[in-house]
Amino acid sequence: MRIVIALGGNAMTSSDGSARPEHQRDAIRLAARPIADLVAAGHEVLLTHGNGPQVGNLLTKNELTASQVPPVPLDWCGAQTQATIGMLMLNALDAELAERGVDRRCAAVVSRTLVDIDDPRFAHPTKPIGRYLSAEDAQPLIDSGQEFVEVPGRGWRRVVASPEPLRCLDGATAETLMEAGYVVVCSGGGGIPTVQDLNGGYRGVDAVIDKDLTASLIAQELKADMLIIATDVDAVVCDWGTDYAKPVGEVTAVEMRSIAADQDFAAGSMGPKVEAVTAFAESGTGTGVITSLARIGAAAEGQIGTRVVPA
Ligand SMILES: Nc1ncnc2c1ncn2[C@@H]1O[C@H](COP(=O)(O)OP(=O)(O)O)[C@@H](O)[C@H]1O
Ligand SMILES: NC(=O)OP(=O)(O)O
Repeated sequence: MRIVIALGGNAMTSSDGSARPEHQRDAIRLAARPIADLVAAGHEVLLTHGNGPQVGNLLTKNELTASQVPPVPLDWCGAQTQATIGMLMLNALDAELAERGVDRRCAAVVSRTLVDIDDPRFAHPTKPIGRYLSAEDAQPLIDSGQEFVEVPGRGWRRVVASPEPLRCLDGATAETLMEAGYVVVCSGGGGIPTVQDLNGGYRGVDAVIDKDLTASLIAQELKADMLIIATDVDAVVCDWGTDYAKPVGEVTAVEMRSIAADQDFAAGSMGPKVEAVTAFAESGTGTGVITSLARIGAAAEGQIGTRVVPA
């Protein structure tokens, strides 16, 4: 099978979101294990990943050092996270594949995602990035003009614009590498947000794209058999956090739309994941799955997770 796997921040950093290098290295090494198992089982795998904690940290570092080093824009920060996380993933995947005696090369593609400069989402920041702050620590930053949201139970987080991903500009490169036998890391952090100018050229813009939505797009573009969104829960849960909580198993895309209309899944966390797998199933190429990282092997075999199948 051709499988696109999106790794969430929960699979790549510590739970406090601080994104210390040693935590990222350890978490990515753990994440590489079930992925290497899928590759060893003969599946064609394209991996993508989030970058919220990392891109937020880079942006803050830029701002703190602006008087000494010229700050770089947010799209540059996004590109930097693709390189750093891509490097960690290549090291981790190479090691896990070697342990299994699998002779496959891995490659990470610096990848851009086309967005529309007139997308209204530029005017209404929704994408949480960086560390969780206390209300006290967030207030001076809010006073200085930054936008924050409160994430219930975890604290305050900066939000930036998050336009809709329209096309993976480097998807063809990723596909060529996959067809040549590579395990490919692509469209990290949702891809570097890029617009097309009137003269036909491309340029990056200040935003962070939701990686689950881009994962759905690339899975559709590559006609994947399966899109797996790997996070830290085994399934989507209806009536989350209540006495009536109930996991969603296998449903059609039509059924998932109806459940989502009823449940109002959280923006910035479960909402985009549900949208991503449903849109993928609606495209008719394969099944969209949401499950925990540890369960992706069972998910690929159709045994577990929230599975959204074409109607
Ligand atoms: N209805 C729901 N079902 C399951 N998990 C939910 C639901 N609503 C919110 N969540 C939360 O969403 C989290 C996963 O989203 P998020 O933290 O954004 O993932 P990631 O960083 O792995 O991409 C889970 O840890 C869970 O706490
Ligand atoms: N870009 C993005 O969606 O990152 P996270 O998954 O880390 O929020």
